[in-house]
Amino acid sequence: MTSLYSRELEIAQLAVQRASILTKRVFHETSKGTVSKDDASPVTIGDFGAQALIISALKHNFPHDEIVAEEEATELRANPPLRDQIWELVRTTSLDDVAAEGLLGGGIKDADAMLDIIDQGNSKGGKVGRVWTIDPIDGTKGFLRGGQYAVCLALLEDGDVKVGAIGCPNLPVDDAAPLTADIGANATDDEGRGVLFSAVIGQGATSRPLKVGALAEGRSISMKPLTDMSNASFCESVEAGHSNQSESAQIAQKLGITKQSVRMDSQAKYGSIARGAGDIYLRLPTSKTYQEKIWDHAAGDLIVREAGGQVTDIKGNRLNFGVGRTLATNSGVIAAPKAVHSQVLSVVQEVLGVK
Ligand SMILES: Nc1ncnc2c1ncn2[C@@H]1O[C@H](COP(=O)(O)O)[C@@H](OP(=O)(O)O)[C@H]1O
Ligand SMILES: [Mg+2]
Ligand SMILES: [Mg+2]
Ligand SMILES: [Mg+2]
Repeated sequence: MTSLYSRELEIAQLAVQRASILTKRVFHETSKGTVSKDDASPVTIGDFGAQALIISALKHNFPHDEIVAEEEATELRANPPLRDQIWELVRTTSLDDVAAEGLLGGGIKDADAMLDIIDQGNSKGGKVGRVWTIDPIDGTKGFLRGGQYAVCLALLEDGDVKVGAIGCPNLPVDDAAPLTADIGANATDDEGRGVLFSAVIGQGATSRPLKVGALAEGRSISMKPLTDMSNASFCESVEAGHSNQSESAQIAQKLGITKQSVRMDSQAKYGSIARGAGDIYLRLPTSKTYQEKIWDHAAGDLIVREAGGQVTDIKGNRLNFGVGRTLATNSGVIAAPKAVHSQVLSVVQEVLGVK
């Protein structure tokens, strides 16, 4: 008997694997083709190309599902050389396994079809029906720096995360490796790196080596039991503009955490605590107006919860993925093992003055 969401999980993981190949090619082979978005954040040809490949795989398998994806093609329609650079990558990226590639429906017809596919990620989201959410490259700034980044995909059903997959090409493949954002000085090959995290609601969380063909064997992961806060390690964004680092230092001190925070880009943070490499992930608002995006959290939220963690915002509320493209009703993120989450939450609220 096949388990619930088994097909969605398989397609999601293969789609993330294929998109990850494209991002690695961009990193190793080409100039990044970086452009600035309206909010001054960067986007590269890797983000656009990965989004095209993932949406194409989803539309082939689940043509009626809605898609909320981070990027859109407007800039590319006005910039044919940029479009062609992306098309060349998309056209020549496939899984190194005929059966797996076949499951994703193979390639895209032409450059114009690719632009239309990228724009199919424009759903408004919401709390009704099946909605996939895609972050083709999460941690674009980390990607550009040669640090951590992640290819993220999740399925929401009636606003609830049911399936999540996160590809982390630069994390150690070994689940027992120490928590670090470092990928090794002058690392030129991928040896020892690349992990694919996944989860299905009610079925636990898994990690497996990130491959370029068929899926590798997975192993079940869980958060580390944390009994003594002085041994805890916590992670946060590299970017001070994404999470308040001086408040997190105060919180850590009050909790009795003695280790320096590990600063890591992307949802690699969620994956890292889910496999017990780290313990706590804090994301503390830097502005009253910024709304977190659903694609930055959906897969990570499920993977951490299925690994035995609890994920809330700074008010203690579960992340609500059913209110549109953003987490409009939430503020910040606190992810921690269930047993200590309330302790962490109360210190966060004390330091931030949250009532
Ligand atoms: N002011 C802000 N506060 C919180 N998150 C922000 C932000 N500005 C941008 N981001 C989000 O932070 C994400 C990266 O998270 P992290 O800091 O954990 O690496 C970005 O994802 P992208 O890189 O996909 O654009 C972006 O969506
Ligand atoms: Mg972005
Ligand atoms: Mg992101
Ligand atoms: Mg992104």
